Amino acid sequence: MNTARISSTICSPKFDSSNSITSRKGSVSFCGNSRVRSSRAVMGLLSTDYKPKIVTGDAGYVLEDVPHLSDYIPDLPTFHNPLQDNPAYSVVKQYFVNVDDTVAQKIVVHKDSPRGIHFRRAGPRQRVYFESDEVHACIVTCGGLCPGLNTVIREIVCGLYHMYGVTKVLGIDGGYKGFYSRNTIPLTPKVVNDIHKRGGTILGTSRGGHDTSKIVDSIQDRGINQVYIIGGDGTQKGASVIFEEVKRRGLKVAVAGIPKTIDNDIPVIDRSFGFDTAVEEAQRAINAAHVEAESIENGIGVVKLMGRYSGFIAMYATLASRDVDCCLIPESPFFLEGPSGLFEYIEKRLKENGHMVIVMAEGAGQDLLSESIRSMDQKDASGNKLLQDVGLWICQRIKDHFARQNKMAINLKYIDPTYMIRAIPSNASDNVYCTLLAQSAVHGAMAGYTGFTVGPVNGRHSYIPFYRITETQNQVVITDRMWARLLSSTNQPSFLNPKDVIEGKTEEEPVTQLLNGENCANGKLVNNEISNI
Ligand SMILES: Nc1ncnc2c1ncn2[C@@H]1O[C@H](COP(=O)(O)OP(=O)(O)O)[C@@H](O)[C@H]1O
Ligand SMILES: O=P(O)(O)OC[C@H]1O[C@](O)(COP(=O)(O)O)[C@@H](O)[C@@H]1O
Ligand SMILES: [Mg+2]
Repeated sequence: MNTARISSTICSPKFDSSNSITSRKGSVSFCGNSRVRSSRAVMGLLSTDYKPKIVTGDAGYVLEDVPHLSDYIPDLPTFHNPLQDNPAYSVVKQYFVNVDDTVAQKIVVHKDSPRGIHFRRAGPRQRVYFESDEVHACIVTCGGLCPGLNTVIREIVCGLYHMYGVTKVLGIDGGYKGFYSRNTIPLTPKVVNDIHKRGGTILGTSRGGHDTSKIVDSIQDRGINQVYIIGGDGTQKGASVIFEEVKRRGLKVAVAGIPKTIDNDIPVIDRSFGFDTAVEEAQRAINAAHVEAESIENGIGVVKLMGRYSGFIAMYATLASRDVDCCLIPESPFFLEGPSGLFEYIEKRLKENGHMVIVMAEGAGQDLLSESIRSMDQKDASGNKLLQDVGLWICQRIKDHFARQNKMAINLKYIDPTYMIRAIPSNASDNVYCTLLAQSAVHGAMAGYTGFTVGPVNGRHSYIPFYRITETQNQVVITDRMWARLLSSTNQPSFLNPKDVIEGKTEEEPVTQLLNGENCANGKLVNNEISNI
C-alpha cells in the first residue's frame, strides 16, 4: 500500500502489522433498486460493531478491503510461504501478488471520472499466517446444487495439500446443520481425485439449520482454523455471521466464502460457476422443444428453466439457441390477453411460422399466477419463497385460450429440465474457473484474510467483503443492451405498455451507468460482465 497517497478524510484508516487498514464505519452508499438494501439495512445484516474496512486514496480511489485475522488478534506471527520452495512455482516470475494490488470494480471510465471502488486482488502472498501443520481446514456446501461444486471441493483439498502441505481437511456433511448434527468426512487428494467428474456435491447440502453458536462451537471444539463455505446468497449471509461470531470469540479462524448460484444472481462478481454449464445443458431441452414443435402443425414447445428472481439462464439459453421465439423472465412483466399480449403473439407466430418455442424462467409471471391461484405463501427451510409452477400454469392457459377461442388447433409440448441443468458435472470452462476460485480462497485464508468471498471482478480474482455479496441480488436489466439483443433475436413483444414507454422517454441525454454511480444504471442494478457489454 502506498501509505503516502492514502487520504484519511473519510474513514480515518489506520495501518496494522499486516499492511491492511482498518477504519471507522465508512460512508458506503448503494443505489436504489427494490432488491438493493440501503447501507443501513446492510449493516442490519451485520452486528452493530461491524466496521467495513474502507480506504480512500487519490482521485476518488476507494478500497473496500476485507478483514484480516490481525485486525482482532494482536502480534500474530507470519511465516515464509511454502510455495516459494515448490518446484512447480519456483520458476514463475512474480508468482506472488503485490500487497498493494487492487482490482477496479468499474473499468469503463471517462477522463474525469473518479477511480471508484476497488477490491483486494486475490492470490498468494510472500508471508502466510498459518504454518502447514497447524492448519485444520473444513469445507461445507449449502443451498441448491450447482455444476462445479465437486470441482471446488477437490481443488480446495488439492490446493491446500499440494501448495501449502496441509493434510488435515474435513468435509462437513449436509450443509450448515452438519456442523453440529453429523460426523465429518476426512478429505485427502486421493478421496477427491475424480469427484469433479460427478454432479452434485460429495458432501451433501441442505437448506435451513443455520445455528450460529452451535456451528462456531463445533468449529472451536474440533480445532478447525480455516472454514471454506461454498454457497449462494443465503450461505454467504450465514458465513458472514459465522465470521462475526468467530471474531467476537477472538478465534484464529479464517472464514472464506466461495460464491455458488446457478441463477447467476450474486452481485459484483463477473459470473458464477456452473452458469456456463447450465446454459449449455439448457440447449438440449430447447433443441428438443424445437424439434417437437416444428414436427407438428401449430406446434408449441415450452421450456421452463431455473431462475427464481433472475432470468440470466433463460436469457443466455435463448440467445445461444436462436430457436426461441419468446423468453419470459422475472424482471420483465408480461400479460396474456389483448393487443401486444402473449396470446396474440403466439397466434401471430403460428400463422407466420407454423410453430414456436417459449423459454421461461421459473420466477417469471409469478404475479399473474398468484392472481389466479390464490393460495399459499410457502417458504423453504432457508426462508426462500416457494414458487408455483409457472410452466404448467402457462401451458394450461395457452391451451384454454386456443380451445375457448376455437381459433386453431395447437399442439403443445412442455419440457421441464429444471433439475437436469444443475445436477450435471461442470463443463471444461467451469472446471477451470472452479479451480481458480478454490485456489484464490486457499491463498486468501493462508494469508490471514477472513470474512471474504472470492470471485472475479472484471476478470481478476478478488477478495470481496461479505456485505457486498449479500446486500443485493443481480438481475437482468431490461433497459440494458443485452435484453435488447434478446428482443431483437426473438422478435417478441416487450410487453411494455406503449404509453409507459412514451411517458418514460425524455429529450435529455440518458444518464449512463458511469455517471449514475457504481453498479447502477438508471436506478437499476447491472451485472458487470454479463449484462453490460
Ligand atoms: N440470513 C441468513 N443468516 C444466516 N444463515 C442463512 C441466512 N439465509 C440463509 N442462511 C443459511 O444458508 C444456507 C443456504 O441458504 P439458501 O438460501 O438455501 O441457499 P443459497 O445459499 O444457495 O442461497 C441455509 O443453511 C440457510 O439456513
Ligand atoms: O428445489 P430446490 O432444491 O429448493 O431448488 C430450487 C431453487 O434453487 C435454485 O436453483 C437456486 O437457488 P440457490 O442459489 O438459492 O440455491 C433456484 O433457481 C430454484 O428455485
Ligand atoms: Mg439463494
